[in-house]
Amino acid sequence: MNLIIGTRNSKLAQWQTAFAAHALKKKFPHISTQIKPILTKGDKILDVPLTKIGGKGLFTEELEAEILSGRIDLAVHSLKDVPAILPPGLVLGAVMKRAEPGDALISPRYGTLDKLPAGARIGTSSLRRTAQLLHYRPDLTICSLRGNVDTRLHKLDEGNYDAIVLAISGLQRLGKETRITQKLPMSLCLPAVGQGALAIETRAGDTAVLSLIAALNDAPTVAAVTAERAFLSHIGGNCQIPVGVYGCINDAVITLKAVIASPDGKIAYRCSETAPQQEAVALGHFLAEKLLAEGGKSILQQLHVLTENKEE
Ligand SMILES: NCc1[nH]cc(CCC(=O)O)c1CC(=O)O
Repeated sequence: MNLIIGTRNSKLAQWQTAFAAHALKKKFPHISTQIKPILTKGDKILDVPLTKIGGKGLFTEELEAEILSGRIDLAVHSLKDVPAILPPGLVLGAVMKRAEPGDALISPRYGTLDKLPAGARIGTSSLRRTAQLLHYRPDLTICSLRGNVDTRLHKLDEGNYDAIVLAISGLQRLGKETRITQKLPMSLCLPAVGQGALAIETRAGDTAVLSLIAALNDAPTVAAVTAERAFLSHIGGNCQIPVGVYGCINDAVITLKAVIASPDGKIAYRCSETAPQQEAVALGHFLAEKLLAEGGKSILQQLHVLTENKEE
């Protein structure tokens, strides 16, 4: 059997695709894999902040069209780039064992968040990171920063920022872990839904392919990210709202932690709940409901007002 795996063009996507292909071949030495690079909208529009384009599916749409048409069999995604609801006919056939889920600070000059001088320039275009950083340090100056991981590191090295924030997992995969000067604690910055996990997307009815990739599934990771994704779909969120969430598994029990913050970081509501691994979806919905009731709802209402005004 030959599997054609589509990949975005970025180095991170290529690494992740090669990693999944390698894992498949290790389990099934008789299959062959072929990797096909595909340009996505998210890779083309690099100069506009993602928050202004409407992030949903930006990195996945083109790959999904190729899977549906049968030109490729699989796509390997960073789960955090995969929208809550997939197009009809497609499924996530596997979620691989999660890497480190958190975010890292990279500040060659100052090292840690606490050592940054007042007003320091932080590069990030993520509302989630912005809101949580400002909640901890309201004096920081948040500056837009887009591009793939290498581009962002390069812009830091050009002296445009005092620090930048990136996912630990992406840096590790690209061999850039040594650039990390502080791993941000979960108490300070909760990751994006699914951060650090790789998902493999394929056709819903393709049992031959599905039964192969099922071998790459990691049950604890699936439980954790199922709770996180249920949380986000209950909130009704995408990457345009400052929400962080992290599910961790211990002895088949999920602890789900979440935050909703105002974009300026002035208000942040945090909540945590636990439930048995089998109740991942209910846990996600329950925590979302709790967070909305505790004030999250008013933040979301204000955000919707803001978006409407912008469109006028
Ligand atoms: N936004 C792009 C993106 N998508 C996934 C990762 C990291 C890898 C992962 O989450 O598995 C990154 C880079 C980053 O946020 O620093």
